[in-house]
Amino acid sequence: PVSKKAKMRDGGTDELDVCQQLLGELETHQDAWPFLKPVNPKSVPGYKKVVKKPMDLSTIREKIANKQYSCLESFTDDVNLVFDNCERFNEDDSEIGKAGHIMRRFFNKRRAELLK
Ligand SMILES: Cc1nnc(-c2cnn(C)c2N)n1CCCn1ccnc1
Repeated sequence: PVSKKAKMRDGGTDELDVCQQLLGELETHQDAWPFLKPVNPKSVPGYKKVVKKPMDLSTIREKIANKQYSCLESFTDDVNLVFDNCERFNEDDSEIGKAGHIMRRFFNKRRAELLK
């Protein structure tokens, strides 16, 4: 019988294809600049204490390359972690805070569109 993977790849859009597509769109978004690279805790007082699980788009890119996401859900958890960390550390009306809200709304919209 055709393996699940093989059937999945022929028929529906493979979940990991959706992750790659979404990550590409996040990385190239004009408001992605705060999230492209890990926050350097040495240069940002308080960050290490406040943000327990740092995450950024380059780390997510690496995790995809290392096949560390089993499904769209685990990928989504890390993307949400980026924006949850941002909300914890930044005022909503700050430049970085505003970028986080814009990027989260964009992600949720595109994810829904790609899953239709
Ligand atoms: C993401 C993220 N959340 N907070 C920060 C940050 C870094 N420094 N300060 C004072 C913050 N509130 N970041 C990283 C933003 C990275 N960045 C800043 C300018 N260009 C990139």
